[in-house]
Amino acid sequence: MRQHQGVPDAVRLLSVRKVHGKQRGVVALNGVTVGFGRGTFTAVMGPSGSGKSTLLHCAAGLDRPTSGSVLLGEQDLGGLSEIRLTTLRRDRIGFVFQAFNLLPALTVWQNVTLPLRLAGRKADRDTVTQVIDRVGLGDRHRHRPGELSGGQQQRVAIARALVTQPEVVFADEPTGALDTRAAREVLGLLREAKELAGQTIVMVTHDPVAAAYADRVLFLADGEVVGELLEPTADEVARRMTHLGAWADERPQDGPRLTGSVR
Ligand SMILES: Nc1ncnc2c1ncn2[C@@H]1O[C@H](COP(=O)(O)OP(=O)(O)OP(=O)(O)O)[C@@H](O)[C@H]1O
Repeated sequence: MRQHQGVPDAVRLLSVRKVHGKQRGVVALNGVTVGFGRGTFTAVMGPSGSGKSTLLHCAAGLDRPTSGSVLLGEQDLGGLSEIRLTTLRRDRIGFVFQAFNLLPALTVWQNVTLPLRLAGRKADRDTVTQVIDRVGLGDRHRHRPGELSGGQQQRVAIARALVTQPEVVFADEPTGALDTRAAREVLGLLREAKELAGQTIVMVTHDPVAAAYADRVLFLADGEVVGELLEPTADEVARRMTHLGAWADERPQDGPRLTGSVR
């Protein structure tokens, strides 16, 4: 576990076990202990079904572990009611999903400010403008998601995740639906959130090139953390994934999208 100079990790999982279903339960996480330091960017990788999404959902308080605990800073999520958990997620966590999850009837500005409105907070015009400018959509405030490309829509989703200035941003396959160029822009924005604002980023991905934008890659297999890589390169990540058998059953064209050096 990484804990620097008495500063607690942004998120910590302690012996987290998650069994899905009651009768013939599927063990999705089998005693995971891991910390995500403040201001770090971690990619979570592993074969299909290894527990990546379950880990993300438990860490983000979207799902409750069967046993073990999850801490956001010093707050143990275990004892919180659903209402307090919802408030905590809204105030301290940002989410980015593969499918963008924007509201089609709302403009860019309205989508980005939605978390503030839901929290009953006033949207400070300058802050919102800054966040939308930062993702490169300063001239698209009034546009609706349907008028934007996939990459632009994901950039709106990132602005929406950042507008509340959350401590942690969880991203579930944020580049899964994007082409290489749009993916690089999105990954650059996530890395910038870490570098400029000291936010903690935890991203699930299948793509070694995307993982190479992180400071650290965690490898999961069968619900357990089986390794990590610091300062990863796409080649090294792909090599480890191959050893985990991640692509063993897939055709060559489904393999890692190695698109050259990204660092
Ligand atoms: N709601 C659920 N009910 C029953 N089993 C589930 C549920 N959610 C996940 N699982 C099972 O838990 C295991 C881990 O699933 P999880 O979605 O966390 O894996 P993953 O690594 O994210 O997979 P993928 O890369 O395919 O998205 C799998 O065996 C999956 O079938």
